[in-house]
Amino acid sequence: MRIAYRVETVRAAEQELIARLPDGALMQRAAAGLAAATAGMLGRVYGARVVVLAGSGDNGGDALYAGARLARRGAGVSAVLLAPDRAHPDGLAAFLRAGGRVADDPYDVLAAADLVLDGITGIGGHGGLRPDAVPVARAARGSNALVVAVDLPSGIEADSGEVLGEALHADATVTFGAYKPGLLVDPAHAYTGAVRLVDIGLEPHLPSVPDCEALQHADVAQLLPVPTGESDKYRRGVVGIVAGSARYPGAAVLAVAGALHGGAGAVRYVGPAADDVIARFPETLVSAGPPAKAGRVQAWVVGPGLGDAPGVEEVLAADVPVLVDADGLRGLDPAVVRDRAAPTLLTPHAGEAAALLGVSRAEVESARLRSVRELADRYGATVLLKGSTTLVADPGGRAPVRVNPTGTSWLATAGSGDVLSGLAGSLLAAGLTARDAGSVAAYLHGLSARHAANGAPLTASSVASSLTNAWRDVYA
Ligand SMILES: NC(=O)C1=CN([C@@H]2O[C@H](COP(=O)(O)OP(=O)(O)OC[C@H]3O[C@@H](n4cnc5c(N)ncnc54)[C@H](O)[C@@H]3O)[C@@H](O)[C@H]2O)[C@@H](O)CC1
Ligand SMILES: Nc1ncnc2c1ncn2[C@@H]1O[C@H](COP(=O)(O)OP(=O)(O)O)[C@@H](O)[C@H]1O
Ligand SMILES: [K+]
Repeated sequence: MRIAYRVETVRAAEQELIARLPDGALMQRAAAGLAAATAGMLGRVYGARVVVLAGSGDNGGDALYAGARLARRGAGVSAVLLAPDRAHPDGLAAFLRAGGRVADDPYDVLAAADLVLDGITGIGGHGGLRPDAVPVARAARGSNALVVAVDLPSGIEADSGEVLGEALHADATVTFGAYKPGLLVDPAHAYTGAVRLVDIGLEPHLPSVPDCEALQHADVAQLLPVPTGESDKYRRGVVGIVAGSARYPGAAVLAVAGALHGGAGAVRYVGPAADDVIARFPETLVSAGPPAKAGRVQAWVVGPGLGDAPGVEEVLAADVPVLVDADGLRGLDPAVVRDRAAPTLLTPHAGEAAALLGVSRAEVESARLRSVRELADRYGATVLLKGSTTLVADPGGRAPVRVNPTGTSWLATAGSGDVLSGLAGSLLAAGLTARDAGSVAAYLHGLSARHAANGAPLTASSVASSLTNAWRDVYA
């Protein structure tokens, strides 16, 4: 599991640790880790041209101390001080002692740099880069140098993943002590490049429950439902799919395709696209409806391609877990969802989330963490917000928000969400909690999409058929 903590928590842990260490020792740990990581990226340190962008806080201090270490190993290191009279005094002194030089002209040194250390702001920065830092950041990005963000890319919001102004796009980020939510969540995540975590001994001082977490293969492997000798198709779970319409029969087929790969023992389809479903997947149990007469299911999926067809409230009346997606989300009444005793999983994309929250799509996309938490609280349900970084939140901030680390932007194609809803519903029927079902489904779906795309456009059908490979990856 990759876990992330908000700034307040990181600072509290740092204070505890600093109290046990000699003066400045923690910053030296950070700088040593940063210098080692940077040296690895450079390959050859001797003779390399490095530029340190140093703001007025400790982030600049880290960068200056790391610059000093690189200078001692023979790199030519220049510093661009964003606020010369407020640069970290000890860091700057160490930098100058090691042979580092303060640049006369920032643009000259940036144009010739091999690598830039971005130490403008770290966890103390808010509101995007200040105007005086913007041209320097742009020159760094416009150069041929590798840009390495110190702790986090300057200008992003560490806690929320928002980018409220200009930020410096890094090729890599070296972060200290713990991941921060903004390193995992878009839009900020898009500025980080590859993220490396430097251990500075913070872990024992951090709480056991983080703010965000990202599953990895081993976590998913533990959560996947696997049949045993005692299993039969009913014990493995039956998932019911209420989807498709005369206008959108394909949504039914794709949701069923996802469900067939999700580990449930059987898939029931209820609706007008039964013939299309059977033609494609003869293993499906089909009926024309209504859902209450379809036979026993352990979880329902309702919504993909339904159009205006009614039936969502009928499904929500069932006393089993229900996943509501797509058309099922339109005008969904929070009171109806909150009153349910069984779990509910809502799976909106940003546009659907925006409609439910009464805000613009852009607002949801710029503040994904806040939006998913707010929706979960409003509906008293687990919410999976789809998009460039898919998030899964439980209501009441009970558990860390899950951030999906897999996926590809090739997934932005019609029908891929239908596959996801069927897959997540199948995992619900197999007995996973809404939070686990949503996050495991997003993980497999993203992995599968990478198989299906492999550098070229994918189709939603191919995402479904590649799910088998995604399961195998996770077990391998
Ligand atoms: N306290 C410690 O011992 C440690 C601190 N660490 C470093 O310290 C950093 C946090 O340091 P600080 O709390 O001093 O804060 P930062 O250095 O992140 O930023 C605060 C400074 O940046 C300026 N600033 C704020 N917003 C800005 C903006 N939008 N554009 C330009 N300048 C802006 C402020 O005037 C302030 O001087 C961490 O990110 C990490 O790099 C690490 O070295 C780990 C150990
Ligand atoms: N830019 C993106 N990067 C990664 N994944 C994306 C991106 N855009 C969409 N996706 C994923 O693609 C799927 C699209 O679902 P959705 O919007 O419901 O489409 P549809 O309704 O056509 O099936 C979701 O799983 C979503 O997370
Ligand atoms: K930084």
